Amino acid sequence: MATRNKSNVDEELTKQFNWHDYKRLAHYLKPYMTKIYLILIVIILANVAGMLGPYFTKITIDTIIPNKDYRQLWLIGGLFTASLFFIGWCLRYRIYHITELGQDVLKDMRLDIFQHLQRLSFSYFDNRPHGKILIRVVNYINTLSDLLSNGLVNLISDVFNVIITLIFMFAINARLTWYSLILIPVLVIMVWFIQDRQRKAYQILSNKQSNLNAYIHESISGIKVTQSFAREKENFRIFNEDNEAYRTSWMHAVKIQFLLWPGVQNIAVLTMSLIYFVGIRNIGVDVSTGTLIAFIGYINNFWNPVINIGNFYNSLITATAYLERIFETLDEKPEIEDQSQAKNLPQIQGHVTFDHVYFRYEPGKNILTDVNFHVDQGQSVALVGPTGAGKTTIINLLSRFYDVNEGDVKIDDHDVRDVTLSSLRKQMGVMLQDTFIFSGTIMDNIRYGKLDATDEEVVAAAKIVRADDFISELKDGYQTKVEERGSTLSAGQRQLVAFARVLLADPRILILDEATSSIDTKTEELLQSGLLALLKGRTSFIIAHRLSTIKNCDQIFYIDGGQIMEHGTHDELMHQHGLYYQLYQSQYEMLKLEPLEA
Ligand SMILES: Nc1ncnc2c1ncn2[C@@H]1O[C@H](COP(=O)(O)OP(=O)(O)OP(=O)(O)O)[C@@H](O)[C@H]1O
Repeated sequence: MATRNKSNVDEELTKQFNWHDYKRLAHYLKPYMTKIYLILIVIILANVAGMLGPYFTKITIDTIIPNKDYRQLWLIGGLFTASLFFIGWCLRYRIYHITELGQDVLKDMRLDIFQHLQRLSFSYFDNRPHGKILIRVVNYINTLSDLLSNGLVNLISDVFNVIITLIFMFAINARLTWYSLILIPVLVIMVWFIQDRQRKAYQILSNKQSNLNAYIHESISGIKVTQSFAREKENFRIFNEDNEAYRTSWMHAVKIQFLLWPGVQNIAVLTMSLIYFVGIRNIGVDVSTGTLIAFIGYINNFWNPVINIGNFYNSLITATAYLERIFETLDEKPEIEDQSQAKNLPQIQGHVTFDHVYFRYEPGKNILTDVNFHVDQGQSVALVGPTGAGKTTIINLLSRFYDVNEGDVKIDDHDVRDVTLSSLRKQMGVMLQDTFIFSGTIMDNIRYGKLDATDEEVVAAAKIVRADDFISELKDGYQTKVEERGSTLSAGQRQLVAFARVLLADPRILILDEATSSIDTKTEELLQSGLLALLKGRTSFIIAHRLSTIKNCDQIFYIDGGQIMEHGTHDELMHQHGLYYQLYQSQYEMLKLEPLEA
């Protein structure tokens, strides 16, 4: 199980610097190789055209002007102008297509990470704040944008630029060229010195960024609780701390990052001075005036891309901190996966068996201990018992959201671990405690579990569970837009929509966790008849704290401490005068009603 994390706790930095991450990043470029080759050709052509300028200057100074050859001068001027237009076109082509390439790669990465997240098990999401997951899909991937678009454009272009410039330089004067390269080792040592410090600084920065994001996410999700407890000041204080930590780590990271740029600049200036010095001393020996002027042009052509390559390397190191997190998420193995031999679960009838089931979320702490039961096809079962008893855990095992530690969970004699997850879950209708409404229309929300359902089928399902009454009264009826989490609907209305959603999917096994808790007595009465229609012919598991809603179930399990303490029908359990009886009595005492004799 993954390490638990909180918004104010830094994530662990487990990975060593790893070139393999770059290989994986390069792998994302593979589908776009044709585009890359075309861009490369354009870059080479532009670089060659760019080299012509200083060369034209050299010819003009050394030959054309002394010979007063004006025809040649016009020709050179024309060629120079044409080369500038050509370079302009190449630049536009390069920028557009490399930006597109970068965005294509980011889109692919986002798709991969989103698809992977959807496969990860509950335990992954149990163990980390959602804000920390969110930041990986959005922000961290975005940080690569510059690297993959501008960075990559410039890198490819700059490497060619350096090579082509060196060829021209060696062709003109080999001695001056060697002098131009004399300080390169200093540059390499400097990069070496900075890289690890910079990577660590950015890892810390990414952690602080992640903490901040998690806290913002948590604060927005819990804003109603915050305001109702008037806790804004305290939340502001916590946020301020995270914010300050983020700022400090940012400043530390850029301080290291900015060491490189001035360093490279200084080396470039020193080299330039050296060339002037050596060049001027050797004028007339093996250096002509034209050669020296052309050389100074080439030196700029040489150092500008070298500075850019240095900056690219700098961004690469920065991106490493983010890249590691992205690949870490992609490498996270879903704890619950289809086994290699998993078969599709055939159309089920709905028999359910728990055979000596033990389960724990964390090592050493059993949540379920030796749970055994059998439920026949079409039976309704209620799970009742004190809070934290293990009721939700039982139904989570049934849908294989977690795997049992010992024992078996079987549906129609198929062990849930031997069948594919999608074929299993498609035949189950689960309504969890937290009724989730997605942003969209009410129609979309009901259709969520059966995308090909017609409008008529949606309305029919809503009618059965009595959701149609309130939906029809809304201004836009089924087309009424609802926000994420259904904040514009009442809790009862949200549950009715979720009921319709489950009914429409027509599952063989139905799981309703606290499903009726938010519905008022009047709605509850309406719902009971709808619920009966919903349960008809399906095996159903209902977790309810209000016992009035489950009195008619075929079996009632009283769960406590992760074990089934009592089971039977309502009447049988009332006659036992045991735990269920006491719970039932206490509910009526609470309502100040006379206890009903079973
Ligand atoms: N994801 C989790 N990680 C660790 N422990 C968990 C997790 N979910 C639940 N638990 C623990 O497992 C125990 C059983 O929880 P469960 O949700 O099954 O209880 P329940 O009977 O459904 O309670 P309630 O009626 O309050 O919903 C509790 O002690 C709970 O703290």
